[in-house]
Amino acid sequence: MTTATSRTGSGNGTGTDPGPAGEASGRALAVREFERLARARLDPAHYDYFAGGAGDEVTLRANEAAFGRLALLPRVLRGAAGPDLGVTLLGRRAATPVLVAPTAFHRLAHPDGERATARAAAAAGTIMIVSMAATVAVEDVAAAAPDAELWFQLYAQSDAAFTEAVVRRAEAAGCSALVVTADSPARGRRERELRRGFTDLPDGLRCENLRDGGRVRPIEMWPGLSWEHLAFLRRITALPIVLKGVLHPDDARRALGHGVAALLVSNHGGRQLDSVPATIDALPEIAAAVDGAVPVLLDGGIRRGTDVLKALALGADAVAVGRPVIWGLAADGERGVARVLGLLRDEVEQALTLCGCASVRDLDPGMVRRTC
Ligand SMILES: Cc1cc2nc3c(=O)[nH]c(=O)nc-3n(C[C@H](O)[C@H](O)[C@H](O)COP(=O)(O)O)c2cc1C
Ligand SMILES: CC(C)CC(=O)C(=O)O
Repeated sequence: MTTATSRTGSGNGTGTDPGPAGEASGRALAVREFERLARARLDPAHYDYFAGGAGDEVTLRANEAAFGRLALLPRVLRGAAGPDLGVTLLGRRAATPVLVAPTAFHRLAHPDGERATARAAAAAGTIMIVSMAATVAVEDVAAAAPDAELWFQLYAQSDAAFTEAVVRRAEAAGCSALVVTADSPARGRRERELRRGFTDLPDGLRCENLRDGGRVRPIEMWPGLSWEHLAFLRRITALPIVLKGVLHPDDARRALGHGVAALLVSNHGGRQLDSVPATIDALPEIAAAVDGAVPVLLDGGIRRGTDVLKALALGADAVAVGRPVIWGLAADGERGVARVLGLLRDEVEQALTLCGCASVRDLDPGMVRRTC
């Protein structure tokens, strides 16, 4: 158990005085600046937990680098005024195509943790996918942000009764979809964590969704998870199921046969199997396999509005951001997350305008070129 404590407990609170960190985050002009602000405030072991990837971090780097190899080809003279950024996903409207990906342990980044993230997501009019490994219970996240549209991310556990109990909690808290993570039959080997000896949460922080009576269960990354368990989840809940962590087009096709409501193309931010492709490179084949049958989402490496446009043009219906939200949270709590989501929103709006698009639906694969 690591005894390192976060240095984020002071100076980046949620009061009215932004303080030095608040001022710096208010001045930040780009998502990547938030990573620098967050790094300066976080315990180094915690920064490395959030930032790191598996193995040589080839996939971690590839996620961002692959966007850099794609160019946008704008259209001109379309008279497209005031782009509409809204998207409809699983029957719900989101004001922007940028969702909050599920990430664990938000209270390591800021004392308000997932409560702050949910409030910022609600203010941005977007969907927050609450991690099963959240450090605030899903009921308390929902209570902190009654207007937030929440989806719940599930690591199905080998104990079916416990898995079902967690699903019931998510339903009762008002979550409107279940995001089942499929890329984690084991935990990726993350050498930054091993070097830092980061093996557990500091005293006082727990995975609150894993409470079971008087104890908190350890989270299980379960190699036994199979398509049959997806069928089990469909039997026990009416919530739409989003399958997260799909990279192979055959799996995408198979998921359609299992009644998934949406797919999330993800490599877990490069934290699971290293050397898998960048998600933006995997997207076109998956989009072709799905062929519009269900919405396709993507996460991994999105740092700019132009990255969002490239993903939407190549077949995603929406994207999600993981680390950018953590950096905003660590830098300045709810305000920092709001600023990160706001910057991305404004960048998407400007890029759509500059591409001659009246809405995200005007993007198509012909507007993206590979440059090398
Ligand atoms: C610190 C951290 C914790 C994460 N925790 C979870 C998790 O609990 N469940 C999950 O399905 N994915 C988790 N992920 C993966 C994210 O949902 C997402 O796939 C990834 O962060 C996207 O890449 P990005 O960080 O480049 O945006 C985590 C990622 C990070 C960086
Ligand atoms: C607690 C972990 C299992 C959360 C996770 O998915 C991650 O760190 O990538």
